[in-house]
Amino acid sequence: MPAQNRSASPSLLTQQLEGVLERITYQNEENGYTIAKLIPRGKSQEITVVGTLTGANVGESLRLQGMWINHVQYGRQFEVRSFEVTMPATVEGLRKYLGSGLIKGIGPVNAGRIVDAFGIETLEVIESAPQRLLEVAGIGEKRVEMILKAWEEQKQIKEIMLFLQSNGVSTSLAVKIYKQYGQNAIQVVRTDPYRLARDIYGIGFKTADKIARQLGIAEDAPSRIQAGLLFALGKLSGEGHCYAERGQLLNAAAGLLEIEAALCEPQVDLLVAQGDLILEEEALYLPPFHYAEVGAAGKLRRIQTDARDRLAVFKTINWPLAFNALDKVSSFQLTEQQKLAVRMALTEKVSVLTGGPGTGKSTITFSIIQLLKERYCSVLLAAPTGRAAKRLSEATGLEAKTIHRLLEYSPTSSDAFVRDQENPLDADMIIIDETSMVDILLLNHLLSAIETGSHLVFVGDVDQLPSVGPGNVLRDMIDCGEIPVTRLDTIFRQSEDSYIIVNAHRINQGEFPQFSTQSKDFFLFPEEDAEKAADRVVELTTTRIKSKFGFNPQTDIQVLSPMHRGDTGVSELNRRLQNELNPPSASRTEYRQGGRVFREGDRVMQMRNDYERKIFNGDMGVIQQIDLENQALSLDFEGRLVPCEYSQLDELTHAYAVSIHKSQGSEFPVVVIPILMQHYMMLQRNLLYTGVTRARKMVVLVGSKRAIARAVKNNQIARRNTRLASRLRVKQTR
Ligand SMILES: Nc1ncnc2c1ncn2[C@@H]1O[C@H](COP(=O)(O)OP(=O)(O)OP(=O)(O)O)[C@@H](O)[C@H]1O
Repeated sequence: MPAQNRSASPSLLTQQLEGVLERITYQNEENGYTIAKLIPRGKSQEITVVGTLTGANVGESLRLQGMWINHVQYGRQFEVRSFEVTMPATVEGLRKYLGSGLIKGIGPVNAGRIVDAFGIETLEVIESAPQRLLEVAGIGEKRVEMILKAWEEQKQIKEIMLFLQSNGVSTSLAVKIYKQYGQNAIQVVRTDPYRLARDIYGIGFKTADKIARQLGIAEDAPSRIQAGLLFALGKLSGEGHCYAERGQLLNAAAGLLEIEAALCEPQVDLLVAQGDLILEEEALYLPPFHYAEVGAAGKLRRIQTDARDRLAVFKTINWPLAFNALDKVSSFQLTEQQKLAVRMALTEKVSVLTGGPGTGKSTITFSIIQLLKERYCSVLLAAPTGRAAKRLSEATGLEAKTIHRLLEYSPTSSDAFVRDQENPLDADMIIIDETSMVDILLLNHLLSAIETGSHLVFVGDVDQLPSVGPGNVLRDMIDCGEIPVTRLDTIFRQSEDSYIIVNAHRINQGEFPQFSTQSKDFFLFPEEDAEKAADRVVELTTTRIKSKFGFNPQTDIQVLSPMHRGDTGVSELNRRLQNELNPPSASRTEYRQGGRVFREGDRVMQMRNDYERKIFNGDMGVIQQIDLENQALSLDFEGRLVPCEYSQLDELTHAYAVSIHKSQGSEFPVVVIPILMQHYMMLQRNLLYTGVTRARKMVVLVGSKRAIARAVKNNQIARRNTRLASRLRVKQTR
């Protein structure tokens, strides 16, 4: 509830109120703003309390400082200024407290039994004589162990919350802080609060900075400025840059720190002297990206120039004969351009194959593999994502892995990538698909594991959005002019009544897509107004496409939005689509965290790579089960069940609608895309192109022709700071 909605007539005196927290009606995860019900001591009627109540749990006794106000709509309520927690002091309070799901292993039933057995002494028993819990029916050794562990954790987390109170650290972030640093958490935060922003997903610089300031770190303290500079550069890397120009970084850091850029200048030099930043001709790099860029360029050149060639046999073969043999087993002949691409891959140590949908990339890959097989040469196939690897495998009939799996990535071992220069991949050729999604770090790891005699083929569509991570690897390899490239431009997959591929190519060439009444797979629903467009997207997705074409809204139709905010943004559409497609139901357990409700049956997407659970940024799944007692969810990722704790929920988002950026590398039978002038900043050709090419069977655009025209015309691809291309041009790489 936004503060401005409250019309208060505060009494001038701060008052004190004590009572038991009955229920949390709403809690904003980010700032802790809470609306809750409390029973004041000695009373039996609930009252409403509002304000920051981070860390307070249902059943606890609270001592609140604040004032009574009269809300125009909700009436009399107590507005909290500050609060203290005391442990529950009544049997009823204890029952609520323990039964609220606070302690893993104790649900409402067990809570009732425990409190029945020990009454007001309950917490004392858990704390000092936990073995007595065995006296309670239904509680065995295992559960006692679990309860004790959770109790201990809970105490630690509470301490962290108290320490960080009023810094906007929510319970789930406190849990993360505890998980990251264990018992030393408070010590770590006190020594270097900025570590929080570096180490913990979900804590940004602003939060860490607020904590630091409260701990007494001055506005112009070198440690603060240095942290700000490193964070600002990290943020630029998050936008795809490998480095920042000095001025660009100074401005970004000064904005973040709200100080003069001149104050940051000396700290840049210090960071360079300390080795925390690398300066190269006015470009400032975070060391891993510099290392990766220099490393990748050097390795690519070495592979190209090394005299060893595991496929030397192809230097002398009779190509017309080889292609004739290929034609015999195929229903069509390769074009001259396609033949050249096949030859290039087999005779050049490193080559690139790029083209839009249906131009023959898979066909060429398949032909290359055929020729390799005939000569008993070995080949390995990989792609950056699981989905892309699966598609590559289907297209070629051979096993294809994710690049991480190919390199035997294991996050727990000291060498994260088992495959490297000491232990390279043993193959005559390595083919990488969907290269546009490979970032500079992954490219460098991959190249480390390539023997100089092997051939490397990078396949992809350079007009797709570039990788999420830093770099513009495929474009740089093409632009440098040093690596042989085939650009496929003839479309083959084009049936009479299919407009998807034709229109994808039109968009890519800057032409307005065709909307024909003949079309059965490419539609526009004109709508200028955002609210109406949102209504239309919801209607199409939940009922209309199903009733007209039989596609299943739960599994076949994906809404892709250019934006996160607004009526047609990802967040709002997710909320509405969840309500329609998976509404509240007694048979489906749900769990509310902050403003979001996770419900069994929900479609979700993982937002960051988790190598332990083997789920990756962009992977989609379904919430199979929510276990309130054990505070865990079970997620179904394409048939594989993956556990998810409450504290990991901030890595998960609903996926009824996802951003076009996040949809990279995935395909869906039907995509529905809102596209409006409100999305002005995002109206870029490669964004629309990427969205449209995600569809296998149908594209439905909802929006204005003007917005489509603007996207199609806008080919100003946001520039990324990378030097891979220029390094590849220099014979002796730095
Ligand atoms: N020279 C050709 N003559 C006739 N048909 C062809 C030729 N080359 C490819 N095709 C056909 O065109 C279709 C598209 O080719 P392919 O799947 O290889 O393209 P692609 O670039 O991999 O597409 P996408 O990226 O969308 O998967 C296939 O059905 C293929 O059999």
